[in-house]
Amino acid sequence: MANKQLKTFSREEVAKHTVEGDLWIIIDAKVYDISRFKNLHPGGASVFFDPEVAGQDATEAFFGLHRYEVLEKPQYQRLIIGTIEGEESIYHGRVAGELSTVPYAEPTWLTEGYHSPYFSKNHREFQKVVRRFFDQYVWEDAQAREEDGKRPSQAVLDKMAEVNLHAMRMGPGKHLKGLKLMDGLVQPEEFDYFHELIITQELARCGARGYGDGILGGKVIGLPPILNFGSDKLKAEVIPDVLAGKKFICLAISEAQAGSDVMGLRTTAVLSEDGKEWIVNGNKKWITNGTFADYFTTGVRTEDGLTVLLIPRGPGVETKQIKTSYSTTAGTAYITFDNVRVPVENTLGEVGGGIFVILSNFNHERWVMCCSSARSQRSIVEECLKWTSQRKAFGKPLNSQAVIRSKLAAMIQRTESVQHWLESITYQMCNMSYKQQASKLAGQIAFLKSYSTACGQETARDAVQIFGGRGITRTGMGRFIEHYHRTIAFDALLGGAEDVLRDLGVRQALRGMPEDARL
Ligand code: HEM
Repeated sequence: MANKQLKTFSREEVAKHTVEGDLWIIIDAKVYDISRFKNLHPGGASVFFDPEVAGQDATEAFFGLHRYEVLEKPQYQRLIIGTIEGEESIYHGRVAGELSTVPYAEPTWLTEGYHSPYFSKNHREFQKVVRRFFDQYVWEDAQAREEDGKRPSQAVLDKMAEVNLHAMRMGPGKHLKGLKLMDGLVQPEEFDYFHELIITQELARCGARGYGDGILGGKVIGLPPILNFGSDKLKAEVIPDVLAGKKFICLAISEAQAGSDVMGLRTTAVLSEDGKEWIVNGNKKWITNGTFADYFTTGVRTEDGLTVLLIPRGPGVETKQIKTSYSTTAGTAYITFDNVRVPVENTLGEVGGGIFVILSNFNHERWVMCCSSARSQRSIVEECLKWTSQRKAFGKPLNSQAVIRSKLAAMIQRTESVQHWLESITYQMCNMSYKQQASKLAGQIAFLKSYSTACGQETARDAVQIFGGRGITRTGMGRFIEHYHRTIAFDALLGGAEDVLRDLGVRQALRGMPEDARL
């Protein structure tokens, strides 16, 4: 509703409307007639008859209890009957497409007045466009699907495909050749890991963890084995449809009986008598996008060891939903293979060489998770800074308490350290071949991922303490905190549990210990 169509009132005038059937309040210089709404108010009618609320300015009381987005809902916009003369509204919620001005709500490189050695002009333009894109086309679907648990809307996947976002989420490489990226904003050969970091972090900013995985998260980990080890025929058959968001693929490694212990997998593949097909039997568990996947990049046990096969959905493949603590929009599945026949041409890499196929992708996968984890915890910092500024207790904002400030300090330190280490590793990735990355960065990435998620878990716990009951409530003020606290465990498990990754980092370091070094 445009302000000019609204009447203006003096505060004295508003103060006359304080009774049943004639009740007004002021919020942020706008006058609300809540005479009828009061009986529908989720917080009850009685709050409006408080002498400090009825006919008064209830702005402070309102923002201590509601998110700004409540005021943006059309059914509540209709309650506005006018504005206070000579006053302007000053508050705003999330501004779509824009950078936040809350301290530490954006990484340093996006904060006014700061500099970065890593991000070019092109990265900066790219970030603007990608943020606008996610805010315009993805944000609402992310919130709605996270809630109803349905798979991400095809319209969103199609929109992402139009600007080749699915392809860009696979990182730099040959798969981008000839594609128009973000309407030509970045040339395929210029696209680097910082562009990819931007995409992953903007997606994480939607604050919908299950959806983040649902929106072709399986492809980010399940497609590289096809890109790197598939035959030309297989590539032609699978890659275009997956990158167009028309088909889903997932990575099926972990099983009910084996998780981190990849060599302990029990799903078997035996050659048919004519040697033309594999016959696959077994199960897979916690497979992201599995419930709606068309293809399964699957680790199986063959006579010669571990082998990776691309199994299309077909007879003998069954997928069931697993209800985890995040949304079923991620399509997390329990999969059974019952005498599934797979052409031998669908073997990825060498028979018995599956471990190389799987390991070749782990670094990139974990690095993507670091990007996402760094950004999600930053959003929590923003939520906490806003909440502790607008919520009052004992007559003062929460942030006037030293214990609260101490928690905020720790959160900010953790978030900043994670992002800065991430940017440094990303720079190394941009300047190393894939092989160099594998030998030089596997340990660093493993360390960063376990450090980042450990930071995230502490931040989640601190945020709940700061938000109190609202931090464990799925709606209202603390909804993002509740969501983060409930889903942080995913970041800490997927791609390797924290202890496993720490150990990997140390073992990598020990391998480089010089034999002649002595204290
Ligand atoms: C136009 C004005 C208002 C609208 C449209 C409104 C709307 C709502 C809505 C939608 C909720 C559900 C929780 C949420 O989604 O955040 C809610 C809860 C609540 N509201 Fe309001 N409200 C208004 C003004 C007020 C005022 C002025 C007060 C108190 C002074 C108040 C007190 C409460 C309380 C106590 C709750 C429950 C909060 C909780 O469960 O934590 N509301 N309101």
